Formats: sequence, structure tokens, C-alpha cells
Amino acid sequence: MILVVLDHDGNKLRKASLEALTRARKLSEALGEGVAGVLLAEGQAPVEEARGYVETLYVAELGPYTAEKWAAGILEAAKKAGVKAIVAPSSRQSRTYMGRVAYALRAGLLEDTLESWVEGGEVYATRYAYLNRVTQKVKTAPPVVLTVKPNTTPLAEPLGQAGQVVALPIPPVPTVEVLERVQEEKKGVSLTEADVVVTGGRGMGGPEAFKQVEELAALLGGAVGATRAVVDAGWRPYSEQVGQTGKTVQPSLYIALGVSGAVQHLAGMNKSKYIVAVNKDPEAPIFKHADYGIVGDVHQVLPALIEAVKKLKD
Ligand SMILES: Cc1cc2nc3c(=O)[nH]c(=O)nc-3n(C[C@H](O)[C@H](O)[C@H](O)COP(=O)(O)OP(=O)(O)OC[C@H]3O[C@@H](n4cnc5c(N)ncnc54)[C@H](O)[C@@H]3O)c2cc1C
Repeated sequence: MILVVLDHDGNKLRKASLEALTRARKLSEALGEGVAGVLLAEGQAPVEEARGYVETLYVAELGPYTAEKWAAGILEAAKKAGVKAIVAPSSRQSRTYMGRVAYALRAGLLEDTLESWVEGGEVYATRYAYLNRVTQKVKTAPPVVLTVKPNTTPLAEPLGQAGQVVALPIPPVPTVEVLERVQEEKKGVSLTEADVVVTGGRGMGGPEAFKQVEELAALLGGAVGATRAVVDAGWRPYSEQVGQTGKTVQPSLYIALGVSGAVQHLAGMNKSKYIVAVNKDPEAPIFKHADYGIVGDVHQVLPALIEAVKKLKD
């Protein structure tokens, strides 16, 4: 069995889970195994949606998140399913539990993979390594524990029939106890899930100019991105960095404002469906990758774009 960890926000599956499912199905075809899902919850969980994607869905309610409990839940499902591979979306959380799962199963751990495939019964993958300066090709024999870098893989479609739901009994595990949790206020949509990303580069000129980047992103229901030059300058937080050492995004619309289009930036956004670039330099490399390009000063073009979008919405 190939077991896929279905990450969710309590109401619906995250996009990254549907990418993990695509990878799991690919492994299942190559290894001749079925696909089962595991849904771990802190309360509410999208059971009905999730069972539409797998033949068997293991569900456990575990209370407040801890890596120990999540690892125990996955291992319990793995025991029931008898796994060849466990696939999960790559995230801060999965980084804390998948290592535990791999160690318990004595399985090879392939983290944050860009692609994965099977050759001669072994699982191969590519991933960034050495501070993302090189792309590595790696392999391991099953059982394998694999995480999928978000926005690298097409989304899985539902099966068209609801899978069987199995409640997982979780044995008590030694774990840290969560005494209090203060939730960070969420602003808008998350960068990796957004359907529209508006990114500002060094050409924005300074942090103040990002107010308008935020405004355009909000009008389009999207998220703000930044280049590394902007993050290094302290204009925007690292969590907004797009690129090889930041987040990989794959929105329908990517608007790059004052971004030169360095390869390390392109690595994080060149799979976007439509790329619109605004740059005052007609020779800027970003134009080679843009579907629509505007040669001009962002300080004139951006307010005009905002006005145009407002008019369209009225
Ligand atoms: C190992 C490594 C990893 C890296 N990882 C990343 C990463 O994850 N993400 C990332 O983004 N970069 C990354 N970089 C850095 C990358 O190489 C570039 O330096 C960076 O992307 C440049 O950012 P930028 O386009 O904002 O700035 P610049 O390259 O300085 O480009 C600014 C652009 O703005 C234009 N401009 C200036 N003023 C205006 C104006 N008024 N109106 C319109 N256009 C204007 C200029 O013509 C120029 O094209 C990495 C580099 C290395 C070595």
C-alpha cells in the first residue's frame, strides 16, 4: 500500500495534499500497490472530501498538534495498510513528524522532493541540497517516506466514488503537552495556495511601495510575494520570498513588479499559468518568461493597474 497523509485546514484539503496524492498514485502504478489516505485532525476534518480521493481513508482525532502524536497516527495507519511508501506534503509540520516515521520504519527519507519516480523497483527523486545551490538526484529501496515540495506537481482528481472510512485507535504516546496556543492573525490567502500572486522586486524602490503591491493583491484575492533582494533588504519577511531558497508557487496569475527574473527567482514561479511582468528595462530577463510584459516605471504602472482593476470590479 502507498499511504498518503492528507493535510487540511479543518474544512478542506490543502492543495499540497492533492499534489501528494498525484505522487502517491504514480508510485502506486509503478509498484503495483493501492493508495490509502490518512487524515489526522485536531477536531474538525474534511472526511467527506478526503474519502473521494482514496479507496481507504484512515481517520484519527488527536487533539492539539504535536509531532509525536502525528507520527504515531501515521505509523498506526501504516501498520494497518502495510506500506511500501508514505507520501506527505512538505511543510513545517511534516518536517517534524516524517523523520520520526522514517526512523520508526527504518525507511529511506526523501524530503522536499521536486519529482519522484520508480526505476527497477527503487524510488528515485530530485531535490534541492546544499542551501539549495544544487539539485540532487537520490534513490532508496522501499519502504520510503517521501515529502512533496508544494507547487511542483499537478493536482489529483477525485476518484468519483467514496472510499471506506476506518477510525484509527491511537495508542497513548509520550508527547509534549500543549498548554496554550496563541494563533498568529492570518492576513489574506497563503502564498503557496494563492491563485494570484503579486510579487515586488528591488525595482519597487523600498518597503513603502509595497502598500500598493498589497492593495493590488487584495483586489485580486491574491497573496504578496517578494524576491530575495527585497527580503535581504528587510523590506518584506522571508515567508514571502519566492524562488529557489523561498517558496515555489504555481498560481493562475503571477504579476512580477520590478523583478529582474534571475534564475533563482524563476525556479519558484515559472510554472505559473500566466506571467505578467512590469519592468523599466526592456532587456530584463523576466520578459522572456512573461505572457504579458509592460515596459515602464512601476510607480506609474502599478497605480494604473490598481485603478483598472477597481473599475472592472465596479
Ligand atoms: C543560491 C542562491 C539562491 C537564491 N534564491 C533566490 C530566491 O529564492 N528568490 C529570489 O528572488 N532570488 C534568489 N536569489 C537571488 C537572485 O539571484 C537575484 O539576485 C534576485 O532574484 C534579484 O531580485 P530582484 O529581481 O528583486 O532585483 P534586481 O535583480 O536588482 O532587479 C530589479 C529589477 O527592477 C527593475 N526596476 C528598477 N526600478 C524600476 C522601476 N522604477 N520600475 C520598473 N522596474 C524597475 C530593474 O530593471 C531590474 O530588472 C538567489 C541567489 C543565490 C545565489
